Amino acid sequence: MHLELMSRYSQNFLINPKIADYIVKEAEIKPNDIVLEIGPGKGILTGKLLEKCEVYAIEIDKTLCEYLNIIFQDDIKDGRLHLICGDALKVNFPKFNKIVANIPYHISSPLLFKILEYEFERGILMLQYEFAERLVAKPGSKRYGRLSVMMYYNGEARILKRVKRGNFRPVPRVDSAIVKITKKDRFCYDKDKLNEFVRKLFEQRRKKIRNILGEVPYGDRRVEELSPEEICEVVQYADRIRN
Ligand SMILES: C[S@@+](CC[C@H](N)C(=O)[O-])C[C@H]1O[C@@H](n2cnc3c(N)ncnc32)[C@H](O)[C@@H]1O
Repeated sequence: MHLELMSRYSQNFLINPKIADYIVKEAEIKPNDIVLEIGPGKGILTGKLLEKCEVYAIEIDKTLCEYLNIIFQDDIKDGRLHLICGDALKVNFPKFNKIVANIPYHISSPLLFKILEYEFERGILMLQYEFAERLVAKPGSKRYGRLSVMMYYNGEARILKRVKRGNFRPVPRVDSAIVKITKKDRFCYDKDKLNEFVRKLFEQRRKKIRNILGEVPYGDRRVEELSPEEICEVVQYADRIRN
């Protein structure tokens, strides 16, 4: 099997076991935890997770799935590893309380929004550095956007560590970041409506809000300057006057 030749599906494999150890340590895994791993690849994280708890792993690549089926056959037989060969954007996630993943970069955004729909305690995710900056960005900064606001309403994200591109094979064009996500629902408004308005506002981030939604609170400001709570006030008001 020519695993090294495969470059589809954002396959930049982590080759530094110390970083894999760090990710697993930050997940603070207890024996009763159920960890969901997205994109196990060649299993560098999977093996370390299996030493600690039960794991569900979703891998889209059939060849990798066959490979994982062989190298982890004992864990699969024991019911400790549940390997799901499929697209993480399409399959329903099983019940889990922690999520660990070196995220396939081409689907970071939809995958993150999907992950945030589930209830869990902690996520330790490897993301492209710039994407991680968008998750934790503050109002008024260049990277502040829809992702930052929706992250705020679903939990807390913190960049734990920068990971240089040389720790992956093939070497990607950008560095990565290990991000810790603690799930916490902060209520603002109906989630779908919040999402819809936040998307609409950030699509026109340089416009004054009143030129997008009419007369609403903070109408003379731009969405990129407003905190998530201020955006929430705008959304509540705009949806009420719409109905
Ligand atoms: C960045 S690699 C990480 C691999 C491994 N976890 C590691 O750290 O070396 C991303 C992995 O996600 C898989 N993948 C890509 N798109 C996927 C999808 N939609 N659903 C599930 N797995 C996917 C790839 O085949 C690859 O194994």
